[in-house]
Amino acid sequence: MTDGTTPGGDRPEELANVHYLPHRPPADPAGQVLDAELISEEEYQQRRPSQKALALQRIEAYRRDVTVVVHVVRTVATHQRTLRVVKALARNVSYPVAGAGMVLRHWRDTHGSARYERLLNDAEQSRDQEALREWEARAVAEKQRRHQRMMDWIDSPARVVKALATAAFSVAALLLALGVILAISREDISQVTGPITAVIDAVAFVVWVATAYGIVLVTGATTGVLVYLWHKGRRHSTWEPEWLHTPEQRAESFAVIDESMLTRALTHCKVTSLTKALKEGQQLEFVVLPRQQGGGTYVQVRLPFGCAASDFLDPKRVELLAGNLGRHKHEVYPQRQPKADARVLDLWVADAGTMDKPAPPWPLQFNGEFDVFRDRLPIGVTMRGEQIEQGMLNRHGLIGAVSKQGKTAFMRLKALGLALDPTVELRIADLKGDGDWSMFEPRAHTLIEGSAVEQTEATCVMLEDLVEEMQRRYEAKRAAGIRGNITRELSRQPGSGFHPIYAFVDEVQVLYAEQHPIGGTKADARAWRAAKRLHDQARAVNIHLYQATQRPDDRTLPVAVREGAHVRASLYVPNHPTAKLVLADAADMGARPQDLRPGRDAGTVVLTGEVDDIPDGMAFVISKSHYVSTQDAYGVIDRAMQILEQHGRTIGHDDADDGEPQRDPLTDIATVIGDLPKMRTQEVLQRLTELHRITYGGWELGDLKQYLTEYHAAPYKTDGKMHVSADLVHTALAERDRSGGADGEQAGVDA
Ligand SMILES: Nc1ncnc2c1ncn2[C@@H]1O[C@H](COP(=O)(O)OP(=O)(O)OP(=O)(O)O)[C@@H](O)[C@H]1O
Repeated sequence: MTDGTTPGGDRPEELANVHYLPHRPPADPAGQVLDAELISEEEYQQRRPSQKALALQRIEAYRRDVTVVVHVVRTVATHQRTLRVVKALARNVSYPVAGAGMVLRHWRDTHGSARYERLLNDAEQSRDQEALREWEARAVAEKQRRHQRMMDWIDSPARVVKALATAAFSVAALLLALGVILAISREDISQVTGPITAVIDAVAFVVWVATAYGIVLVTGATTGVLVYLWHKGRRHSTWEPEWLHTPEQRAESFAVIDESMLTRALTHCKVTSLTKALKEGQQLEFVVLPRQQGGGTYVQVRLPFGCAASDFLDPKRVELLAGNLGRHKHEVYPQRQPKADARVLDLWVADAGTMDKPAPPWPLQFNGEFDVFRDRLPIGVTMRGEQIEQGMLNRHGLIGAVSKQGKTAFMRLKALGLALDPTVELRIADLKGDGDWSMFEPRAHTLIEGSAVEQTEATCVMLEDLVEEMQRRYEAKRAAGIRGNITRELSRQPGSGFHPIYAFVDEVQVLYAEQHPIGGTKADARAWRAAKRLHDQARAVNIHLYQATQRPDDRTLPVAVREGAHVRASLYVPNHPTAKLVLADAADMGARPQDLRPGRDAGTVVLTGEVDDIPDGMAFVISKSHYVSTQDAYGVIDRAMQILEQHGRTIGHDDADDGEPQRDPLTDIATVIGDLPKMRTQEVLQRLTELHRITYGGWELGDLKQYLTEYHAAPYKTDGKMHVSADLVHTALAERDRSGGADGEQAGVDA
């Protein structure tokens, strides 16, 4: 073989390679062939590949070529760097175009008829006839002005040309005359065109310089305009397609929630009625413009006719809306505005990423006392980090969540805060008994831990005791003539019998799931009846009940008990029905604890009801609660015990069952009169009531008179008014001391 190919397909690679190698001249048979075999013509024809096989081999070679080229092109074209460069190029080319569009639009809006059309439209919409007439007149005047300007523009070039021609002709004539004079005076005919030529040269030089400057100026101005338009387009362009955005731009574009973004997001939620209304030319009306509130953006939108805010509350829509706003679904909270018509949609969107920030440490963890009458308890922060505080007086509470979401921690936080008020009495039942509440042992009046029958029964008794205490307080209140709320002064008075009591029952489902007659929902079941009575009446006499449960269903949290809670809190729950059991109506108005992330959002609470820091117009607030670990809670209770000691209080001291120290009215009367020689009976009664309302609040003039008469110190009349004599009271005291001290039986009054 002399052409370099191997017949018979022994080395098909070489056949393929032929295509790549440059054409080689046939080898010199004398010098190149080192080995060969002599074959016959017939054998040669047999071994030689057919034309068809050669064609196929060639096609295969081309196919491989194409594959390689396509692969290379695709790799280069889809490479991140190429995409970045192309996008950057496209973006930067689009900016000046977008900027020019904006400048044009701005010019048209401020100069053209569009502005008048808009104003006329507004006037028409608001049916303001006067404004309509005025804007119509102004529009007509503006049109005339524009027409006149246009005519001026058309006329002016002709006028300019005419003026220039006249000027040029006059100057030329002048110069010619000057040339003739020069030629005559110098007797040289060639001088006639001298002045004209000199002026033409001068003009040519000026034109040359002006052209050079003009080129520089035009180039500079064009660059400047392009840069300006590029900048404008980059800063404000909204038509740039999203695929052109850099990752930073994409994140930034979702950072600020504005009207255009909201309109786009709402429009793409697949709500047919809205899509139809927008196509008909109706518009979204922003009743409250987007504004920062509670760690996110709050906005109120009136939807067009035929749409309802409730269309957006469906979880699937919420998810779509959240995606359109660049948020997770637990960061977007649409709700039906409770105080407005069905078309008004309230929307709260968390700032991106704020849900992941932990709450700061609890402000009362290491310092400070608490006063239930004066203070509100810090319980957490909004998503933006603003403090949320909760008034604790005269409110019952319910907390619901599945296991391990921070239910106990949240309820315990409230109990820890209350423990820092030395007048508060705590009664606690932890029906899991895992030690989460053990630190309260020295501080609590009652601490029940465990989930056996003994503990559920003890919890039931605890609630029933509170019902008895409630009744006692009502009677004492009536006897003391107290109307309305119990004052702070009275409540904090040692031994007043009206100090605040808080009962906490953790894992309360264990109590209600207990066998009848303790648990269950039958009419005579003890636990729910006691809890219901407390819910109905106890808060007026400063007795409160907080319950936490993993299962807020009808069996393990009877309806009658569930409804009595004034403050409702839900951490993560599995679904909307469960959320509704805990949060009631708020769950239908946009509160969605079911969208919190289990575990990751432990401690994040959706609060509703009598919560002081719920923003205006909203039905709920989301809070990251402060976390005090079990270990740290011991430290807080140590501090609570010190505070108790500083105030001279002991646990159970305020328990009305311990009995009140007996008052000695004779001593008290001497005390209130003080150094005065006499005092009017009305004033003595008033001061006695101030001194100890429980004992003297019910005293009337007859009681005082009868009491003093027994000690021969009866009030007497002087200046037309009844008075008590200080001398007589002191004499009675001295007399009594001589005859054997204060006579409890006779004089002491049971407080
Ligand atoms: N406010 C919070 N911030 C951060 N993490 C928290 C917060 N509250 C609770 N957690 C975390 O959640 C865990 C579970 O808390 P907790 O025991 O209070 O849940 P629970 O709902 O009462 O659970 P269970 O019903 O099983 O007792 C805690 O150990 C803690 O890690």
